[in-house]
Amino acid sequence: MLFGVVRPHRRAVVGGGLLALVGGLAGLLEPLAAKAVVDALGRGGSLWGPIGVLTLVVLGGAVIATTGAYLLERTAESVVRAARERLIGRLLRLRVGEVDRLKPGDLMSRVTSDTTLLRAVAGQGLVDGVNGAVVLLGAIVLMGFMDPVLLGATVAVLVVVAASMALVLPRLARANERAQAAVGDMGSVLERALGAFRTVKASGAEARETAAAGEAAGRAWKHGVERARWEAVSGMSAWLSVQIAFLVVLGVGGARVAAGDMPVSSLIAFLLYLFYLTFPIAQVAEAATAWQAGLAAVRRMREVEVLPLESPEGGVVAGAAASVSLRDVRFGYGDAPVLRGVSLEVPSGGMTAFVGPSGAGKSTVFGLLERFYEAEDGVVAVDGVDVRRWPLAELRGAIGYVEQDAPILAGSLRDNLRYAAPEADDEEIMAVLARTRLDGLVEALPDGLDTRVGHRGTTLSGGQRQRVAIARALLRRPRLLLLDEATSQLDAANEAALKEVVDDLARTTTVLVIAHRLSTVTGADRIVVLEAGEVRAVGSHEELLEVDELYRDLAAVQFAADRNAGV
Ligand SMILES: Nc1ncnc2c1ncn2[C@@H]1O[C@H](COP(=O)(O)OP(=O)(O)OP(=O)(O)O)[C@@H](O)[C@H]1O
Repeated sequence: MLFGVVRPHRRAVVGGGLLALVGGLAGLLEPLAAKAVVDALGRGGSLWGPIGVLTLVVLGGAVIATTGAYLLERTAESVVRAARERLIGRLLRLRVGEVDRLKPGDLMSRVTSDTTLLRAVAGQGLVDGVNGAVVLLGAIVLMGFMDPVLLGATVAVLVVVAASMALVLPRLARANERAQAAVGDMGSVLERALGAFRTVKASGAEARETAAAGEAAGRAWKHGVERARWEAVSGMSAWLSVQIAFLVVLGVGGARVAAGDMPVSSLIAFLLYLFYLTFPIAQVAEAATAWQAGLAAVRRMREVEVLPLESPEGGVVAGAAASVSLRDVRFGYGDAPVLRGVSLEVPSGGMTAFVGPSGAGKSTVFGLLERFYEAEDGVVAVDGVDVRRWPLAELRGAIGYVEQDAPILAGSLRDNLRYAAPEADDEEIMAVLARTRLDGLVEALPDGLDTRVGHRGTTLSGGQRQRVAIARALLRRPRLLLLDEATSQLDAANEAALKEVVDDLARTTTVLVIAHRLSTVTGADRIVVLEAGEVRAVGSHEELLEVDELYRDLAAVQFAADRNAGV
């Protein structure tokens, strides 16, 4: 998995690694060049040559080593970027159902925080690990030539230490993974609290949310400390291994020298080699711990990468009003059924209203039409074609969808209106604004269409937000318009105006409206009464008043409420 992340950059890694190596070797030449300068001084000969060589070696070595280090760090950044881009590319293509399940704050931390751990894996970490391992092996081979018995003693010590490292490393990986998971939890808590900022304040929940985020930060700390502990153990065992090997070699070698089995010079050389091993062993141990962190990150990123994606095929195709049909559609978000065999025919054009008690499944029908979710059984068809057969982008391109919460994205009002139709010009925008009775608002705003609307549409009222959402959907020239509770937040005058707009639209487009306020849909071509995931009745307002008891009740409650409110 880890090498898969680095593989596309292997050339830069090898190139950077070689440069770093050459730079290091140049360091070995420096004493020789310095010696040449001193010799030349002693001989009284010309100094230009040796000083030139020394300068070349020092400067050349520095430049080469620096270039190598830069290349490696650059590669590490590229690895991080590639991982981020891959994750970002997937995030917005995830299915709605998957994102329902996951926590956005945690998903974000995987893109922003986990990916940074890859930096240590790629680039310098990788090269240090490989270089350290090569030097280690080379030194061991040379030591073998010098004295196989002492090498045996050394290797025995190293094997014990390697075994203890093998025990430590998985724990290190686990601590890393838990620390990262805690960072993800912290993101989730903060995302939740910032997403409902006013509710948090109105509920006096600042201290509780702060404590919850603090608790996650505490867990991140705890696992971070655990990681530090295992890192200390792994560093210490690397250091200890050399010390123990040193003592063992001194003991065994001393005895062999005393017995006359080996010359003292060999023992000294062997000990020097052993000393020389300290650095590569530390390098390998450090690289191994960095890889554990990288591995934890890759695992968490992988969890996102294996989630199923939507395919973005198709484009917006203009056309006439669409027809809709549902045949015995069954669906549930979890085990509990939400739609229990809904059948419905909506011809092209006209207005169809959905009414029924809260939780009856009205919004769910819209979710299936947009293919945010797929029916478990039965067929949802637009223009007579099963939505599963439609190229997804084409299907969604044909539909204008106004959500219940009508979200506004931070940016200018113009950007918000053009969100679903980026190519719309100001003339089209103004025409749609006039239809949704927003033209007066835009004129009153200091910067007109360029006015910035904040995060979640602050600076706009609830009713304005909803009309902006409707205008946004209309700019797309939908063949099928889905309005979810679109009129619930409008005042009486605006509601009447919007009713006109919707009636007007229904002449050229198929309009489906979910309405709690029956007054807005009494003129609908057909009203579908949904109850507990089933279609109870379909008909006009007058027909339903006569035949359907639930509808009669809904109407009675609604109109009584309106009378009391003086509407
Ligand atoms: N994303 C979701 N995940 C899980 N359950 C959901 C989800 N959305 C809705 N439900 C459940 O499905 C059922 C139907 O919800 P739906 O939103 O379709 O009802 P509705 O008729 O539109 O209600 P309302 O009029 O209150 O908006 C409810 O019981 C709800 O709890």
